[in-house]
Amino acid sequence: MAALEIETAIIGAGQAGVPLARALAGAGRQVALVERNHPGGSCVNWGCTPSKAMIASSRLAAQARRASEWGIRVPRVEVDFAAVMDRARGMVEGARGELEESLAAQANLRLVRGHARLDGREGDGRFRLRVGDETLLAREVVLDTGTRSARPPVEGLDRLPPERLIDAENWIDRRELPESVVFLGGGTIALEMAQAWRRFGAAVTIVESGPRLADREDEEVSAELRDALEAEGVSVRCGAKAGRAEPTGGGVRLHLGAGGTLEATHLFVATGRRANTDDLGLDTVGLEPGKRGEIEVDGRLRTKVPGLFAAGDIRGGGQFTHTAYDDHRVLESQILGDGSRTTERILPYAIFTEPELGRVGMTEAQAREAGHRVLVGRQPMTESGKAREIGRTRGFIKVVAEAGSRRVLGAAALCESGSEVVQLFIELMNAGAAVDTMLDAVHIHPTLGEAAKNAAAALKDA
Ligand SMILES: Cc1cc2nc3c(=O)[nH]c(=O)nc-3n(C[C@H](O)[C@H](O)[C@H](O)COP(=O)(O)OP(=O)(O)OC[C@H]3O[C@@H](n4cnc5c(N)ncnc54)[C@H](O)[C@@H]3O)c2cc1C
Ligand SMILES: NC(=O)c1ccc[n+]([C@@H]2O[C@H](COP(=O)([O-])OP(=O)(O)OC[C@H]3O[C@@H](n4cnc5c(N)ncnc54)[C@H](O)[C@@H]3O)[C@@H](O)[C@H]2O)c1
Repeated sequence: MAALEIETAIIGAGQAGVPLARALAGAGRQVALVERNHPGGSCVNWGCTPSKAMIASSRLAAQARRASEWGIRVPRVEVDFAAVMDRARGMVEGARGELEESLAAQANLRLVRGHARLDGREGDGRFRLRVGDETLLAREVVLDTGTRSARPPVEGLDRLPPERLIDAENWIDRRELPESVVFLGGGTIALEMAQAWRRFGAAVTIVESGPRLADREDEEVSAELRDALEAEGVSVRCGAKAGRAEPTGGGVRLHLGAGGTLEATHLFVATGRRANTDDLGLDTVGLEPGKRGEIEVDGRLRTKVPGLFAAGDIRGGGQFTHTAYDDHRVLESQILGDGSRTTERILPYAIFTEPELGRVGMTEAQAREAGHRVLVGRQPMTESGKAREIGRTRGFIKVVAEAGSRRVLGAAALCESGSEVVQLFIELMNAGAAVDTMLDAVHIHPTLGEAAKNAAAALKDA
């Protein structure tokens, strides 16, 4: 079979690969986008899209149970988990279908199905790629191969019956709610999933080896998240090290050393991610990934091999859809533009629990570590008129600013719609504006935005 000769090959139709392929092909370059599974990557197929759809169902169940607080009688709340999951999977199929159609309609773009591996270089420097029995020759290659659930070194984990072991990739196939689940790991995936499954009726325990949940956050944020989960009946064990796992008649037993044992029908492993770079033929072009499979890049997403770029979750740093998507703009600037756009950017993210955590920039602890003299402002949601009116008074909004310039260094909106509320601070930070811009603005009443402004108004030496 003759080799497919193109200008750019992109491995992985994920959140960086798809928009980059469209942009390059739209500008007239010949592009091959190689995908071994469904286009859309983790976000569309088992990550953001279905998890947020499922979480929406769990929020409704939780609110319906509290309906009398709003003066509404809901005599009985029943969860049809199979229908919840059908709804989530329906959204995946819809998004996937739209994506496949738009890729097929794109001129200059060829979607190649299969697992791609690098296989050295031609005499003229072009990269050789193998996909099944097809060979591709490309001047430049972008790796966007994403991540998978990392397996922690817990003895016996690999010998558990596969149907008892859940992770961020296979949860989407479930039709039945597990009776009881132990989540190994107390990070983003566990927090979001544990709250949702508890709300559907599962007995849930989170086992976190570190001292607290979401340990990249300020301690008060971790503590409030823990309180919120425990108030709904999620059991939390921090500082607990799982040494061994074994099957039981009805599920799984986890040995926590001095912490005793835990039993559940299922174990959900959410202890971080590992980059999909181990079967990519990187050695054939002289590249070696890091300990978690990550690929080292500079601010222009260039690896140390000229012509070879890496984007999305595999490049280390924030592992989010919006950062992967922004990577495509960095690469578009490198490949088609003047190269001025880089990964020097202000990083926002959210944890979609209830209350939601919207975050941008540094935590208070990080700002102090970085040597800033900080001002801190807080607004408890119990003092927000809007939060009281809508019955969502858990949490707080916290702003960290630099003394003197009064520029925002970071913010945490742990409140209803925290991922939306924090956008106010994202814009301020990107504009390089002092918080006084916000204080001078007229905000709409009654809104949660007013609470953000009140947090900024409360800034003081801390
Ligand atoms: C449960 C869950 C919930 C999440 N929720 C959110 C959220 O709410 N918000 C958010 O911002 N982020 C969320 N994320 C993270 C988000 O999904 C990722 O950060 C994002 O998808 C990363 O995009 P990417 O392009 O790096 O990789 P991916 O989207 O994973 O795409 C990589 C693609 O490469 C393909 N591939 C890999 N190796 C090869 C190969 N050798 N040949 C061909 N194809 C290959 C894979 O099949 C995959 O399609 C979530 C993740 C999970 C697991
Ligand atoms: N809302 C979102 O944007 C969203 C949602 C889901 C996932 N994601 C992305 O997916 C990534 C992965 O999420 P994650 O939750 O798997 O990882 P994580 O890194 O957020 O959390 C993993 C946790 O597991 C703990 N841990 C590690 N080994 C352990 C062990 N043996 N026993 C007990 N605890 C252990 C760690 O201390 C850590 O707290 C996140 O970094 C995030 O970027 C994002």
